[in-house]
Amino acid sequence: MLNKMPVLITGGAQRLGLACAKALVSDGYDVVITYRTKRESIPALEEVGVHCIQADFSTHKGVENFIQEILENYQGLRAIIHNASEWQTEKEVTDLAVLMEKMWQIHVFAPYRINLAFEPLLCAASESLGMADIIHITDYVVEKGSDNHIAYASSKAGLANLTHSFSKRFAPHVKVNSIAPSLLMFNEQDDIEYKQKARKKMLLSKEPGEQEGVLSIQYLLRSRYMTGRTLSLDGGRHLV
Ligand SMILES: NC(=O)C1=CN([C@@H]2O[C@H](COP(=O)(O)OP(=O)(O)OC[C@H]3O[C@@H](n4cnc5c(N)ncnc54)[C@H](OP(=O)(O)O)[C@@H]3O)[C@@H](O)[C@H]2O)C=CC1
Ligand SMILES: Nc1nc2c(c(=O)[nH]1)N=C([C@H](O)[C@@H](O)CO)CN2
Repeated sequence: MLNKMPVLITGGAQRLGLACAKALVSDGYDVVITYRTKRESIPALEEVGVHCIQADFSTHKGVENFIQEILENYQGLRAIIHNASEWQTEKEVTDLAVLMEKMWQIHVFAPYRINLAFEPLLCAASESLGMADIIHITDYVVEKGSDNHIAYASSKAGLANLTHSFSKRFAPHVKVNSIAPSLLMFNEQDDIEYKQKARKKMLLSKEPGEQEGVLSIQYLLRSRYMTGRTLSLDGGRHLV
C-alpha cells in the first residue's frame, strides 16, 4: 500500500460517506474509509479495493490508533474528507458536559489532530499528483445555530473554523474547504410530519439525496483554485 496515495473518507460505511467512497472508486481514486460499526457495506467495499479501517474518534486513543495505522501503510494522501459525525440532540442526554465534549471530540479534535498528523502525507501527494485536499463536512446550522442540536451546531462551527486556519497553513500545496449541507437525506426514524416541516425550510422543498454531496466533493477535488471556502448545499434555505 505504501505506493498508493488514496482519498481518506471518515465514516464511509453508510449514507454520504459510502456514496462518496463508491463514486471516487468509480472515478479512479484509491480510497480508504473509516468505520465505527461493521456494516453490511464493508465486504462490498473491500471487494472493489477500498481499505476499510475500524476507528472510533470519540476518544483520543481511538484517534491516535487510527493515525498510526495510516502512517504505517501510506506515504501520501490525495485527500482527507472529514465526514464522520454524530447528530445528537440535547433531548437524548442527561449529562450536557458529556454531550458537548463528545461533539467537539468527533467534529473538531479528531479532524484537527488528523490534519496536523497527515500534513506530510498531503504535501507528498501534492508534490506527486499536483494537488491535495482537505474537505470538512459541516452543516448549515453553522450560520444560524440550532434549537435542538446546540452542542452539535457549535462543534460544526468549530469544524468550519478549521477550514480558515488550515487553508492558510497548508497553502499553496493543499486546498482546504467546507461543504455545508442543510438537508441531504432523512433518517429512518424521521416521520412524515418531520419530513414535511424540514422540506418547507428550503426554497427548493425536497430531500436532495447524498449525490448532491458527492457532486460537491467531486468538484472540490477537481478544482485548482478554490480554498478557504464553503459550498452551501441548502436549497435556498437562507432566503426563506
Ligand atoms: N444527512 C443530512 O441531511 C445532513 C448531514 N450533514 C453532515 O454530512 C455528513 C454526512 O451525513 P450522514 O451521511 O447523514 O452521516 P451519518 O449520521 O450517517 O454519520 C456518518 C458516519 O459517522 C460515523 N461516526 C459517528 N460517530 C463516530 C465516531 N465516534 N467515530 C468514528 N466514526 C463515527 C458513523 O459510523 P458508523 O456508522 O460506522 O457507526 C456514520 O456512519 C455528516 O458530517 C453530517 O453531519 C449535515 C447536514 C445535513
Ligand atoms: N451526522 C449527521 N448529521 C446530520 C444529520 C445526520 O443524519 N447525521 N442530519 C441532519 C438533518 O438532515 C438536518 O439537517 C435536517 O433534518 C443534520 N446533520
